[in-house]
This record gives sequence, C-alpha cells and structure tokens, in this order.
Amino acid sequence: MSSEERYVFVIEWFDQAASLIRKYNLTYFTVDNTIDMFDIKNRRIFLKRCQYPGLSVSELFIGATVTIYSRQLKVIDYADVFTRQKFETQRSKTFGMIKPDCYNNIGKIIDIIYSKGLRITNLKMIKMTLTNARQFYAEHTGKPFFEDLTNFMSSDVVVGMELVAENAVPKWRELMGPTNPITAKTDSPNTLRAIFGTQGTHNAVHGSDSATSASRELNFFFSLPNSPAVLNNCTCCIIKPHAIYQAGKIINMILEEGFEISAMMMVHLDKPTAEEFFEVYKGVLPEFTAMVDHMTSGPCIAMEIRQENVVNAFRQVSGPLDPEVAKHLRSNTIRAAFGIDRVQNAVHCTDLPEDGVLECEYFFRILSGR
Ligand SMILES: Nc1ncnc2c1ncn2[C@@H]1O[C@H](COP(=O)(O)OP(=O)(O)OP(=O)(O)O)[C@@H](O)[C@H]1O
Repeated sequence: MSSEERYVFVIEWFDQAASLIRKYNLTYFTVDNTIDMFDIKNRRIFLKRCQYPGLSVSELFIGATVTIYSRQLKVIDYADVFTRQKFETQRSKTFGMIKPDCYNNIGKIIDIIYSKGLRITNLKMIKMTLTNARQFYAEHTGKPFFEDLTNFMSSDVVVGMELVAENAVPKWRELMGPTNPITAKTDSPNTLRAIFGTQGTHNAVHGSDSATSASRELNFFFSLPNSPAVLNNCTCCIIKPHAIYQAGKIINMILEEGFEISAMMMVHLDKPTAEEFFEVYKGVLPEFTAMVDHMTSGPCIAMEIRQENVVNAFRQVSGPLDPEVAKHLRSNTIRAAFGIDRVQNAVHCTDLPEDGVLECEYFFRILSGR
C-alpha cells in the first residue's frame, strides 16, 4: 500500500436547520486512518484531517450512511477514478434471502453471514404473495418445480437482505452451497444449504446469480410493501447500532425463548425520527441525548415480537436497563449478554403494555410507508 493512498467520496448531509442538502468530499487516508472533509460548494476545508476512530474504511461504500460528529452523512459517489476503480471491484452487493423453511434459523443464518465477513446493509421480513413469488422466479416459469417453488416461497415469511462484500455474488453463493441440500450435505457440508436445507425446493436460502440479477432482485424485493406486521398483542424490540453484529445471536435468543418475530426491518434512524420515537424519555432519562445520538449512529433492526402478555414477558428477557445490573442480577438476559452501558444496552424494548402496538405501528406502518 502506498503511503499516498487515500480514498475520496462525495457525501451528503441534510442540514435540518437550513433545510439544505450540503455536499462534501470525504477523504480517508489509509496510512494513518485519518479523515478530512471538504465543503464542495464553498470550496473550503470543513473538517481538518484528524483521527476518527469510530469510522473504518469498510464502512465506506455507495449508499452507506456514516455518522461523523453527530452528523448523519450519506455516501453518494466516488470523488475520483482511483477510488472508483478500487471500490467497484472490492465492494459489491448481492441479494440474499432466508426462505420460509428457515424461520427458526433466521438468527443462526444472520450470525454466520456476519462471521464470514459479509455486511448486511438492508434487511426486511416480508410475506410474498403468490404473484410476487412468480415474478421473482419468472425465469423458471414452466419448469416442473415452478408451482412447488412459488407456493413454498409464498407460504410464509422470508427475510431479504442486501449483502455487501468483496465479490459479494460468488461469496454468498459459495456460502449457500449447492442448490440441492442432499448434494450439499455430501459435497459441501459446511454450507448453509447443507446445514439448514432439507430437500430440493426447501433449500434454506436464495442468492442472486450475477451482479445484474442482484440489482434487479434488490430493487424488486425492497420495493415490495408486504410487511407481515400484525399490530396486535405485540411489543417492539430494536437492536441498537452497537449490537448490530450480534443481531443474529440476539434474534436466535428471542426465537429460542419461544417468542414469535412477526416483522423485522433494518432502518437507519435520523435524528428527528429518533427524537420523535423516544420523545417520552425526554426529561425523564438523563441519557436521552446520548441515546438519540447512539440510535442514529448506524443501522438498527426493529422487530415486532408476539406472545401472550408480550410486553412484560419480553422485558424479562431483555433484562434491566443497565447491563451492569443485568450482569449481576439477570445474567441470562439480552442486555447482560450484549449490553455495554446504559446507552449501548443492546436493545430497546417497549416499556408499557399499552405502547406495544403504537411502537410497532411507528416502524411497520409509519416509517415503512415514508
Ligand atoms: N430440480 C429441482 N427440484 C426442486 N426444486 C428445485 C429444483 N431446481 C431448483 N429448485 C428450486 O428453485 C430454486 C431456484 O433454482 P435455481 O436453479 O435458480 O437454483 P439456485 O440458483 O441455486 O437457487 P436460488 O435461485 O434460489 O438462489 C432453487 O433454489 C430451489 O429452491
């Protein structure tokens, strides 16, 4: 690596106060992991070159949102040819889907995805209609397994994911393994289809077969509106940004405790949205500002969770607000296992039984409709 090596991106920031979108060049210097920012319109340095330990180069790709000094910045383009060439080959996207047969293994599969170095940059649980499934698998129309496949894919919820990695398409397909799980079990026993698939159609996961299919499938899936949220007898759980790489383990814990996860979406909250959602804690929780800052610092995963008396039951599994207290008093809770402090305490969960529906509505009706 040359000591001159640096990557330059065009980034946007929505300046709420001025109601203006401001554009900057963000430069990342790999030699010492420093950054600077240059205001494009006013042609002047906006942030002098400095260390910013919260940001790593792996977080910079087109479409990413990064938070620098509480500003949420969207990476919209490469600012030079060198950066474009380097990143277009290094970072690519694919579409991955957890099929209906793997509902119970959603957490385990997400955990394996992260452990193999793929990043999940978008995620949504939906229930496809038969028409959606037929459109999605249109290339297989007329094949003997088409009816079975499309009936199966529309039989229950699926989780679609935008996956980012170096050579994402082949990387994800290699992790999935051969189409037929029986073949996978003998030929590639460590693959997802070998571990979680059962037979032909019920093969656990889907993955795009080329960059072109990935782009088409990502657009198709993430524009489907079919959130399976039920919006009754529910509580809302949000996996916080610091715990996002532990999301698979947290989801698995929730499912193993016998809760139903009936809706799920990845979301990158902006400040006004986080303040609106957490408004009841303003003036009540001393950590309110720090909490809003943390909730906007990266992607979260919001879930609708269901069971009898779910709000109170789920609070028991989440554990005390303070992870230190949780570690001493309730060591088998989510916050004891994955929390760091009162702000970075792994999950938000609804406090009051009467708010369960309202909080789920906020994510799965209001935000997903925006
Ligand atoms: N011979 C078959 N019998 C039953 N189901 C099949 C058969 N071939 C394919 N399928 C189903 O159709 C899906 C799409 O088939 P395709 O040939 O595109 O496989 P793939 O590319 O490995 O899988 P996917 O497209 O789901 O990632 C398979 O994942 C599987 O669920």
